[in-house]
Amino acid sequence: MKTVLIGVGQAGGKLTAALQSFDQQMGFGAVLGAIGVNTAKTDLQSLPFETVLIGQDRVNGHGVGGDNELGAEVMQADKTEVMSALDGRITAQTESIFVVAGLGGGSGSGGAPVLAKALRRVYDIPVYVLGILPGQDEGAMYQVNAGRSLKTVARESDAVLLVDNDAFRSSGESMSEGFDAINDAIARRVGLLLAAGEAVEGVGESVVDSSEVINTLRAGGIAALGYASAEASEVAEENINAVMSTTRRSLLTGTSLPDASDADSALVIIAGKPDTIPRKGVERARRWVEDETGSMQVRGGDFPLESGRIASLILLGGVERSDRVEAFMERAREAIEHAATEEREDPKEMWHNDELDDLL
Ligand SMILES: Nc1nc2c(ncn2[C@@H]2O[C@H](COP(=O)(O)OP(=O)(O)OP(=O)(O)O)[C@@H](O)[C@H]2O)c(=O)[nH]1
Repeated sequence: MKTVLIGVGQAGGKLTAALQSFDQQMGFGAVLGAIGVNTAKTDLQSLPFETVLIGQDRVNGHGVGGDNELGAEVMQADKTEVMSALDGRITAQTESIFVVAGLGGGSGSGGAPVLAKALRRVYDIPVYVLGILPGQDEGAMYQVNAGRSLKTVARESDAVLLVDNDAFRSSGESMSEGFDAINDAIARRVGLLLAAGEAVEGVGESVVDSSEVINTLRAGGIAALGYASAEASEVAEENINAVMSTTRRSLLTGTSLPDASDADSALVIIAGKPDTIPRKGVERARRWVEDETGSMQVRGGDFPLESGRIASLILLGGVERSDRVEAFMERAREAIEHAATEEREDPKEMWHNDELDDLL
């Protein structure tokens, strides 16, 4: 899926740089271009692409200090500059735009929903948000910011691909020590997803196409991405177990949003050397994902890749009913103070919850 990336805020910029670098290293060519946007001048200086400093009249290049309402306001005021920087980068080839942001801070959390809304008004291609949830031990402000931002980006974008910082954290490491490793892990997964529909070698009916990614995300709301890989044999028949076990790990322990296995739709992509991918294994894995997610809309396809390993990449659409998202929204509400005792019968109701204000 040929994509243009817009990193908003510090986390958004760094993750965008990691995504672009992975795509270049692998020679995929799925990332057509990238820009970085921030209210903090120093965070933009190290980024290897064009950047736009917003909110100079309000914060003078010093960041918004976690105030995501201010982040939303300055993006609203300066969005024309951001849209101008995109001019000429979004061409007839571009199939999607990803706004990349940490949802717990100020600039990315507030800016991403405003920018997604503006982009959707101008472009016909899908506008997705790659959003990062704060880890559990980050403070109340981060949880509240992320709760409000998530609720708003889910409405203002075509879908939110959600990543929980806790999902990729190594034990004994502080959140900030682990950021580079977390960004690399996310970049590998999202980079493979973007490249999957771009495969030109071995094109056949079993090869996954970008339109299947778009269709899996079509219902909107929240999406998650799972990944696992294993050594492969040169003989396809001997890889049936590898395909099944990587698929189980990908969904049960390898997702960007832990415990989000209840989904409305899914796409199971098996990556590896084309003649080592067992058809029987791929079909069995697809049916297993159908059972696990409870979804009748599970697509499947191959991603031909010169590698001695087999990988299973699973895109899940419509995971807002999952325990993980519900637990996060609960955490955000508790941080707002009085909603902890509330009993909800239908988890979908949280999207209509008035105690967690929309940002826009
Ligand atoms: N995965 C990942 N998360 C990050 C990174 N840097 C910060 N975060 C997370 O992102 C949130 C903070 O967002 P930032 O992007 O730092 O903040 P900002 O959008 O620049 O906003 P202000 O600093 O308030 O102007 C926190 O939840 C951090 O844990 C990073 O490089 N990678």
